[in-house]
Order: sequence, then C-alpha cells, then structure tokens
Amino acid sequence: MPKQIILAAHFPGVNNTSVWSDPASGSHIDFASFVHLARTAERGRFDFFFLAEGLRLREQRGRIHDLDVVGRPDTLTVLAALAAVTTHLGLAGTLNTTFREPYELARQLASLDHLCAGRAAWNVVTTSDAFTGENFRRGGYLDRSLRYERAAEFVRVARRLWESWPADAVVGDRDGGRYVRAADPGAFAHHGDQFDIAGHFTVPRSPQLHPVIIQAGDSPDGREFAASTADAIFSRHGTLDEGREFYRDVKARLARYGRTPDDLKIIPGVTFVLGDTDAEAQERAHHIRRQQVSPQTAILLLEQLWNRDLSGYDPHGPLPAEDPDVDADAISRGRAGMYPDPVGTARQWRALAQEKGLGIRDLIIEVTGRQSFIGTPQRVAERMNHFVQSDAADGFILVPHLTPGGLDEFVDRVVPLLQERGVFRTEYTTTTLRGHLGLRPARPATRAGVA
Ligand SMILES: Cc1cc2nc3c(=O)[nH]c(=O)nc-3n(C[C@H](O)[C@H](O)[C@H](O)COP(=O)(O)O)c2cc1C
Repeated sequence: MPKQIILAAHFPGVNNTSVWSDPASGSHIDFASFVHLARTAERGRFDFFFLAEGLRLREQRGRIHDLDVVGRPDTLTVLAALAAVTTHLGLAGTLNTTFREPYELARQLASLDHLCAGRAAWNVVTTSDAFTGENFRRGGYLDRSLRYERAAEFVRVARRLWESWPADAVVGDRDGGRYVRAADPGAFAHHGDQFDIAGHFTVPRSPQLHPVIIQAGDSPDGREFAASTADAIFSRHGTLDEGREFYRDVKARLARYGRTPDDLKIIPGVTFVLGDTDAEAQERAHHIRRQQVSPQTAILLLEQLWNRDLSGYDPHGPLPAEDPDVDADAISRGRAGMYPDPVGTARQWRALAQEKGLGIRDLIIEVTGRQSFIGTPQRVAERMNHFVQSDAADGFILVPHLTPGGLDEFVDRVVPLLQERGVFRTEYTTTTLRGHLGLRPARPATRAGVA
C-alpha cells in the first residue's frame, strides 16, 4: 500500500505569501473567512486546519510591511469558534513557549481538545523576533538555547498537567448530562529551572490526552527538540532534495529517544498554483509573485541581507555596490542567522542581477520565490505524491495565497486525483486528529501528579 498523504490548510494572513490586493481576496479577520477555509478543508477530507501566530505587526526599523493589512487575531479564540462549525477537521494553533505560562496554556489546549472532541493540535514555537517580546510583561528575549530549554520544560510540564487527573475521573450521566467528579484530580508540583509551580489542574483528561504536538524550528536545537518531543514538524524544506535531506536527518534522530520514524510526521509548508495547462499555471504563478513582492517588500527583504538602511534605493534600480554590514546588530532583531554568509550571498545576487538584467524588485522576486507546486491538477497531484512516496515529506501544509477561497480549486481539482491514486482518504475513518495522522494514542509518560 502506498504511503498516505497528510494534508493541512494554512490560513493565509500575515506572511510573504498572502495577497490581499487581488480582487478575489476577502477579509482576513471576518469569522466567515475562517469558516470558509475550514469547511473547504473539511470537504476535502484534510487532516487539519492551521493557524500561525504573530504577536506583533511585521515591521522593520519602524516601517510596517505594506502587504500586511491586518495582524493575526488570537489563535485559540478562532480555533474554539471553528470547533463549533466543523466535525472532523483537526484544529492546529501556533502558540509560543517564550512569552506564555504552561499552566494557562495547558488549560486552554485541554479545553479546546474537549470542545472539539479530540481534534486539537499545538504548534510549539519559540518565536524568532526580539521585538515581539516588547509586547510582554518581562519584555526582552531569550538566547536560542534558552528558548529551547524553556520550550522543552514547558511541554514536559503541560503533558504532566494533562495527565494529572485520573483516567476514570469522568464518571457518567446525571440528569442526562455528563458530569465530572472532582474527586481527587491529583495534586501537581513541578520544580524546574524555568518553572516552579504547584497546585491542581482544573481540566479533566481530554479526549486525546495530549493534543498533537507540532514543532516549527529548523536549527539543530529545534530538530532535536522535535525528535524528542513532537508528533509532527512544520518545515520550510520545499524542494525534493532539501526535503529528502531534512527527512533523513530528522527521522534518524528519533531512535535516540526510543521512537520510530512513524512517530514523527514531516509536513512542509508549500504553495501551489494551478492552471488548465502548465504554461497557464506558470503565467499565473509569475503574476502572483509580483503581487507578493511590492517595491517596499523588495527593499525590506534586501535590507535583511544587507543589514543596512536601504530605504533610499530605487526598487527598480541596481543592487547596492557596498557589501552587507556583518558587524552591526541584525536589522530585524533576533533574526540572526537568516543568511549564514551575507557577503557571499550578496555577491551571488549581484551576479544573478547582472546576468539577467534585473533591478532590485525583480531580483527579490527571483531569489525569494517559494512556489512549490505549479502546473495542471494532474501534474501537481503527481509531483506531490512523488514527494511523499520518495520520503521528502509525509504530507503538506498548503499555504494558499488568497483568503478565503485560495483552497477551493485545490480541493475541487487536485484532491480527487490523489484519491483516485489511493494515496488520500475519501472519507474520514477516525474522529481524532491523532487518528487522522496515524499516530499512536498518547500514553502518560509519568505517573500522574508525581514531580
Ligand atoms: C515553518 C516554520 C513556521 C514558523 N511559524 C512561526 C509562527 O507562526 N510564529 C512564530 O512566532 N514563529 C514561527 N516560527 C519560528 C520558530 O518558532 C523559531 O523561533 C525560529 O524558526 C527560530 O528557531 P530555529 O533557529 O530553531 O529555526 C516558524 C518557523 C518555521 C521553520
């Protein structure tokens, strides 16, 4: 039997992919938009709906990205509302461990898992921007190693909280309604380097016990964290070769933690552009890329490599002759390491611009493109399946460029082809997200309540 493909739907929003200037683009904040995308995904029998997290408008040295029309509304609130209008679709929320507290977040996620009857997932991120921290009480930021130390302890504590009620605490019916005996929910105490907490958890065990844990973070620390802890990884490795290399690297780390390759699903975020012919799809893709990179975006992205104020440059003119500033603090704070060799990359970009006669904006369109699957529905279905069968991924988080209709065409035209090939479900056969993903039921890692 061929590998089954995992499919998830990323709600477009604040990222370099979304296009709001297109006449077909709708609201990024009306609930109706979230409902449309979620119901389309469920109609297509997708595994889950996915929300990223952005706790600050994207800006660079005080200039807000002109392609962002709205910030992201609160993840858990949106997912809780979607629980009421969907029946099988998993609901995955990106929620950082750097600025939150485990007791509060564990409660919220357990509550969501109850409300949607076992469909909740948590994409654990550590956040990449120092300036996000300025919105929070303690402000500031943590070094990468500390961020992951905190994340690992955070998830450990959350799991212990989820396990702290006895399995039989839900005892049955009274007057037709379920009730919970708050007999002995299990005292809880944790004394660690990052958190020192004690008390009683207030939410009984949820249907999945542990909501599905997704991890997004690509450094060696991030990969190790995923291998030790996560059920799935949201990655950015969209090409076949990069995908295979990442897949091999991450799956090889699992044995160290007594886990098997099937215990961790690898699901890169990818884009797609369809057309009646391959040529038409390429043309649409080119048009979309131009919509995604405004003249201002081009300068902001160029600044991220050059690490200098380039606001005086003409977006249609040549690249700066001077080299990137490698000594100054990173221009978008906390984002060090985006380009490991800025001077070398700048040289490559200059050579490419010269060779093809490109100005700044056209060059940025060329070098920052991330459109992964372009072509007829047949070609896209065939390529996606090839990626999965050749172990470059276990599935995909699709990132449409239009809100809220960006997934319609994929569900209508590509999903049936995947189903015909026998690599994607035609009906849901399970009710929980763990079930959809083929993950084993979560088992308590510790004896409840023992610190
Ligand atoms: C595919 C992907 C998606 C991410 N999504 C988010 C997000 O929605 N919100 C966020 O704050 N950080 C997000 N991050 C950032 C990660 O949490 C992490 O902070 C960042 O990648 C730096 O860690 P690293 O050096 O291990 O990659 C994402 C990272 C990746 C690779």
